[in-house]
Amino acid sequence: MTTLVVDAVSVAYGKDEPVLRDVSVRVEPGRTLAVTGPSGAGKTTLLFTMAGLLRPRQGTVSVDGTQLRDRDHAVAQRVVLVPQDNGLAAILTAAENVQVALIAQGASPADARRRMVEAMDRLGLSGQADQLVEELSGGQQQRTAIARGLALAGDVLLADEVTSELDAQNRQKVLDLLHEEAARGAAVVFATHDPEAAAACDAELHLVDGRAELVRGYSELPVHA
Ligand SMILES: Nc1ncnc2c1ncn2[C@@H]1O[C@H](COP(=O)(O)OP(=O)(O)OP(=O)(O)O)[C@@H](O)[C@H]1O
Repeated sequence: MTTLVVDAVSVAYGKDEPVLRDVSVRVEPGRTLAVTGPSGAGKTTLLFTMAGLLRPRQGTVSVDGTQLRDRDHAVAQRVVLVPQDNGLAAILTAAENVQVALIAQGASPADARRRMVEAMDRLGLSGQADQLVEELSGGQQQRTAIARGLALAGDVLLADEVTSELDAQNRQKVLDLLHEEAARGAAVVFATHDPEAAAACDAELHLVDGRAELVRGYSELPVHA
């Protein structure tokens, strides 16, 4: 059970003015947190910071009390990111994209294959496993990236607008899967423009002009046993 804590974080690109200012939030195991806000508000920036890809100018991000140093450290702490642009290798098949990530994490080829098959099935992509990513539709690519994220079975799952290319049925399936990840104990963060999806999360952090407001918190929920 892993908790990720963002404490008084300010983040800037280069010498620019900070995009995020003094943002604090707890990402709790077994819970889903929606990150909302208008385009350009800093949702991706916050998720990248949580993933160890951006170093805060001020403040800290820590996982179970250990301050994150960089992306490699975050990976070792089992922080999984499903990026907005899917981050897939176009010249590999969907299955290879998932398996390579698992093998890089230390899985045996046989285990990687088994977990890939299971994850692709959960996303309804069994028929697409052996297709090159560049031959898949935008929505199929997005679901492949989610399958890869689920297969990695992280303790923290950061999902950046992962339903933007999906039809209503697949959108609901993905939202259900994110909640299933929380149900197995992961701390789940979901950046979204979708008010309904945000409302279905346990808590919501709203970003405006670089500032964050917790519009709904976990305190209104029953405490975990
Ligand atoms: N690599 C970068 N270099 C400089 N500025 C950047 C970079 N990436 C993002 N920004 C700026 O940071 C701000 C926040 O961008 P970010 O992508 O985090 O917003 P967002 O809320 O995820 O937007 P969207 O909903 O459109 O995806 C924007 O003003 C953007 O121009």
